[in-house]
Amino acid sequence: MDTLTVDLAERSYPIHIGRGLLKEPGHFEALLKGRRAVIVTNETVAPLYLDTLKQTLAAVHDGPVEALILPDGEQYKNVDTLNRIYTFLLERRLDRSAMLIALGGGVIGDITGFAAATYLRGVDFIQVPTTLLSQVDSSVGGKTGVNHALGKNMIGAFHQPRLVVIDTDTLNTLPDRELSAGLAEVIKYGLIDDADFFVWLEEHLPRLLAREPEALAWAIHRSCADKARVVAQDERESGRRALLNLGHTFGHAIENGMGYGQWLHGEAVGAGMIMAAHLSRQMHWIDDDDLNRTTHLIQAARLPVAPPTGLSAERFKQIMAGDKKVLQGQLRLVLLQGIGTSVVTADFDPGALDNTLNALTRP
Ligand SMILES: NC(=O)c1ccc[n+]([C@@H]2O[C@H](COP(=O)([O-])OP(=O)(O)OC[C@H]3O[C@@H](n4cnc5c(N)ncnc54)[C@H](O)[C@@H]3O)[C@@H](O)[C@H]2O)c1
Ligand SMILES: O=C(O)C(=O)C[C@@H](O)[C@H](O)[C@H](O)COP(=O)(O)O
Ligand SMILES: [Zn+2]
Repeated sequence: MDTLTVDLAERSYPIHIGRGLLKEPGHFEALLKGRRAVIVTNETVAPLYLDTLKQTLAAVHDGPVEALILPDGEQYKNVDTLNRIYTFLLERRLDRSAMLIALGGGVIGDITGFAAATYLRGVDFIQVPTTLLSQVDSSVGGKTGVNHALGKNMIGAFHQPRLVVIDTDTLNTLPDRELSAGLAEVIKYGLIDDADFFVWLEEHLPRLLAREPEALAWAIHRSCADKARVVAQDERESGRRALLNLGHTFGHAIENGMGYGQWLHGEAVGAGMIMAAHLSRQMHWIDDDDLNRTTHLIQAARLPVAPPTGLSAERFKQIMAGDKKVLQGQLRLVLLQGIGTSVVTADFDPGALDNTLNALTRP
């Protein structure tokens, strides 16, 4: 097993990465001693992994661990579903010593984390991510929340998990489309501040697409290490952490504009990173070679390289104006200055943004 640490003083926590970890009670033992635990999962993941996790936890938990099974989909990441979690916990009189366990992808992790942040003003939770995207990104860093019709992740809190347990064997059941979605966030780390990793990905992407365990384990390790470093520097996104948002201002506009669940988050981020790279090229901050390498790697990961038809440049601008990085009415974007060098900036030419939107959108 491989262990990383997210270094946040008294809120520090370990990330355990390895094969078959869902079957190992030792990861959970210390945190579950003498407290009630509830697993939150969904109707797709439950038949695959809930019994295994329940059995594992039974060895270290007094009495059976209860589970709440939610409907599956980005369209359920909202306050109504959140309320179902609160009701489940309140009906069973879970107290402040409760431990929530998120078993599933980023949707389950984000909503369970936000329930944990707010239930009785805050209880502990553990992330057990089962998609590539959640293993390389959403389970780490403590951004929790739900969507609103008017914007993605608009309601939420920073609330760090106590532990992240990544069982890479769970990726064996992941559909190909979801594997590609996860690769978008992996490629993101290379682009924002890890040029060596980008080069590794250019060489080894076919091994990831073929799900070679060693290649996946390395990509997950490197992604979590990159993210943990940024989170440790800027837990609440007052500066550098915003770099993790590369492609997301465009991507969130796609997710919201198309209707949650139509485009996967990773797909929207893939197209969004190409839009960010295109704008960076317009600004002469990157050259043709950087833009081509970016586009090629995203395309090789079987991700869309252009936004969907039906979203006009005007609609993009309207949704993007509500982005969480907007400050005093000024849109801030994460742009590239090279492969592995990125900035968050309001200092781009609005005409160049128009050019990018006009060149890439298909209304
Ligand atoms: N908090 C953060 O820092 C952060 C970071 C990135 C993304 N996110 C959020 O994460 C969400 C996307 O996460 P996601 O890509 O994991 O999507 P997801 O949670 O919707 O999971 C994708 C699909 O895979 C299924 N699934 C999960 N594990 C499986 C397995 N092992 N085998 C088969 N099917 C499985 C799910 O039921 C779902 O249908 C978005 O809401 C996004 O905003 C949050
Ligand atoms: O952890 C972060 O910080 C990120 O920005 C990671 C993103 O991949 C993720 O999609 C996050 O949920 C986006 O956050 P938001 O603040 O833009 O909603
Ligand atoms: Zn993301």
